[in-house]
This record gives sequence, structure tokens and C-alpha cells, in this order.
Amino acid sequence: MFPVEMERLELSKTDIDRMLSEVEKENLLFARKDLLDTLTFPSSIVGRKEKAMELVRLIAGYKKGHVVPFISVYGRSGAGKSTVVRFVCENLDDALCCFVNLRRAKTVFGCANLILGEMGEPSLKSAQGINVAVEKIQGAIESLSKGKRLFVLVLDEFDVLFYDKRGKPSDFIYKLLVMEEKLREKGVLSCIIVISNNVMADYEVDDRVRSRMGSTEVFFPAYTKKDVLEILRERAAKAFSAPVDPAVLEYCAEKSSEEHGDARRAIDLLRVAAEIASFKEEKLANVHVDAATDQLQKDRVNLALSSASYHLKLACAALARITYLTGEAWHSTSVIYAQYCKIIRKDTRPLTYRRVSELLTELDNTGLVVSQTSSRGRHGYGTQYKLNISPEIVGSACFPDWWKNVVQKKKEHERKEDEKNNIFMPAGKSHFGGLGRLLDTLEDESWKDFVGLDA
Ligand SMILES: Nc1ncnc2c1ncn2[C@@H]1O[C@H](COP(=O)(O)OP(=O)(O)OP(=O)(O)O)[C@@H](O)[C@H]1O
Repeated sequence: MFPVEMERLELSKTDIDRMLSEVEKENLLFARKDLLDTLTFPSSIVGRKEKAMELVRLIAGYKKGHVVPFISVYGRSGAGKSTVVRFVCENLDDALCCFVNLRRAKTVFGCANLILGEMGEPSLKSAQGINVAVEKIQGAIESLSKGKRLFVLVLDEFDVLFYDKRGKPSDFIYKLLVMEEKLREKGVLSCIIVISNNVMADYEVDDRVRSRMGSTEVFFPAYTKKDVLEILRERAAKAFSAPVDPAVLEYCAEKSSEEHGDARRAIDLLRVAAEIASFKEEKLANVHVDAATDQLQKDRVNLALSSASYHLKLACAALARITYLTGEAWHSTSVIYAQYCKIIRKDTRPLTYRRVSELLTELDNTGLVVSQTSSRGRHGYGTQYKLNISPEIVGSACFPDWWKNVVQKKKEHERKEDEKNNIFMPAGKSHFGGLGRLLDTLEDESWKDFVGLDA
């Protein structure tokens, strides 16, 4: 016989109601959570008036029959480029703006199809060729801009175009510029605004295209702590059901600006911190911001490494290991390469120095590491890399079991050194911080061997 009170196995509406009221309790801190969603367009834009003015100055000529054909807007992630460009373009009198995010495109032809899609046109087959695609874009602009004095085509995440090495991105830009000239002959004024993280000079563009493009650029610097604080204050005032301690907002702004000056990540940090506090039924405090920083860093690393090859993870793990063991932040390509060769599986052939150096550039593009190039005197220039995220998070995301071993070895080594030297170390001070520097002078052979610099 079954017991009388058995837990029901099937999911019921009552279960969902119960779950909903539980989650609602977890969200008590929020009044309007959508205001902390960085995927939706902000209801108000804080500051950036001087950048809006720069753009307006470049475009305003359309009222008198002239406009700059190509504007490059660039700067770091989360600097407000897309937000400000969209706001300016959508508020121009007598103008029509088509905003296309190219992120989803994998090829130059894919970019053309995304543009067509945004203009309400059907996609083309790549066999039809890029010339037909550009002709269709021209036709769509002609019919959309009827009765308007200006058509603005905004291409966000323009960097994507250059990932397609076979698709001739430079040629595509050339064709768009020629299309603008043809449109002008037909009395349609147009302007292309491209948004990317890097300055156009960094991309491979033919000289003939460069000269047609001109060099009209608007640079968006990363936000300062003051800017980030203003953005957070404005959001927090409406997003939470009770006022948030100003010190917590300040802490959030400080953490975000010292790391990146990225408004998107600052808002995400505030939202996740509030979710953690809400879940624990506590008042939002700095500890929740710290916990949120950890969680977001883990998410970022996992996302960046989710599709990474074994060798990319290895290059990343090599940098994490050397950073963790030496306590030094910056490491040269040659040191990282030596580490990479040391930790690679014995049955796998290491990639060449050049290829690993390319992998480090890839890591730089993901934002997990930053690089700096400096002169090494008569040895030319050398690049150094630094992790943007704590080595513990990176190491355990790359190879969890291996990383546990690295941590354990470091602890054992520290304990043995303590016993050997019987010295007092102030709390929180790592042996490796100071001794790591010794590695450079190669005075301490045992440390050198432990870190594996001579592998
Ligand atoms: N000045 C601002 N005022 C209010 N919110 C802002 C401001 N700048 C940025 N944001 C917020 O930050 C988020 C990221 O901004 P945006 O997409 O404009 O940055 P971006 O520079 O284009 O970044 P990416 O290069 O990563 O695309 C937006 O969702 C917006 O909500």
C-alpha cells in the first residue's frame, strides 16, 4: 500500500503560483527592474552632451544640402556610443535613421543581409553577389527616404565586418561609399555612421577606400567614476522600492570605473548586487557588490571560454598560473609561452611561439586580458599581458582540477618556506609578491624552479 500523504510528482498550477510568490519575495527590493536592464534603450541619457554636440555638428549640414558621408564613432565597450548615436539620429528633424547591429553576421554578405532585413527587404542568397546586395540597399534607401532630407545608416559593432577575411570588407565599404554618391546624384542625402571599439586606422582598409571615407571620427572615452555614479544614481532612484545607501552606489561606481568605466557593466553590477541582497532578504550593502563582482567575473570568464579551444584555455591558464604564483601582474609573451609549454599535456604538441602570441591577442579581444607594448631597447618592442580578472577565477574556469593542484602546491610551498625561514609575514602579504620579483634577478633558484620559468 502507498502512504496516504505522498508528494505529488506532477507539476501543477499551484506549484507555479507558489514559485511565483517566492520569486516575488526575492524581488522585493525592486520597484522597476527593467530600468536596470542594459538590453533596453535607457529612458534617459545622463551627460554625454559634448559627444552629442560633436555628432550634431557633423550631421547638421544636411539642412543646407551637405553632409559628411562617413563617420566613425569608436571607444571602449559601454562608453555610451550606441545609446548617444541612436538618440541623436532619432531626434533629427526631417531625417530617417536605420540602426543595424551587425553582431549576428558572420560574413560580409551576412552584414549586407542584416542591413536589408532592417530595411524590411528579404534576404539574398550569397550566390547573387555583393553588387546585387548593395543595389538592393540603395533601392531600399531611395524608397524609404521619400519626403525626408537625410537618410542615416548606422552600423553598430562594425568590427564584425573585418572578421570575414575572405569576404573583402574593404571592398564592401567602398561599394557603400559609391552607393552614397549615386544616391546624392539622385537627390538623396545619406550618411553612414559606423560604431566600433577601435579606431578605423586599426582595420585593414585599402588606401583608395580610406581616402573616400575621409577621417571624420568621434571618440568616446571610458566613463569616469563621477559619470558612472551619475548614471547609477539616476537608475537607482527609480528602480528600487526604497532609497539605496549613497555609499553603496559610490562603491559600485568606484569598482566599475577602476576596472573598466563601462556603464553597462556598472548597471549590471548594481542589479546583480541587489538580486543577491534581495535573495538573502538583506539591505543592499557593499558585501553584495563584492559578491556580485565575483559572480559577474565568473560569468564573463565562462562565457569567453565556453567556446575556446584547448590551446586558448592553456594560454589563459598559463598567464593565470604565473600571475598567481609570482604575484606580479604583467608578463611578457616569452614568459607566458614558457608557462604554456610547461603546463601542456605531455601527449600534445605545443603550438609555435607565433601562434600562441596570436592566441594572446585573441584573449585581449575578449577583454579577459589587457596588453601593453613597450620598448625593450635594442631588442625592439615587446608586448606584455595582464589578466583583467583574478587568476583564481580564470584558472579554475580553464581547468578546475588542475587549478586546485596549483593552489595546493602554492600553499605547501608557502608553509615549507615559513618553516624554513621561520619568519613573520604580515597578514595578507604573499611570499610571492616580494619573492616573485626575485625571479627576475634569478637569485632564488628554488622559486624559479617552482614557478617553472625555466621550463
Ligand atoms: N550616458 C548614459 N546614460 C544612461 N545610460 C547609459 C549611458 N551610457 C550608457 N548607458 C547604458 O549602458 C549600456 C551600454 O551603453 P552603449 O550600448 O551605448 O555602449 P557602447 O559604447 O555602444 O558599448 P559597446 O561597444 O559594447 O556596444 C546601455 O544599455 C545604456 O543603458
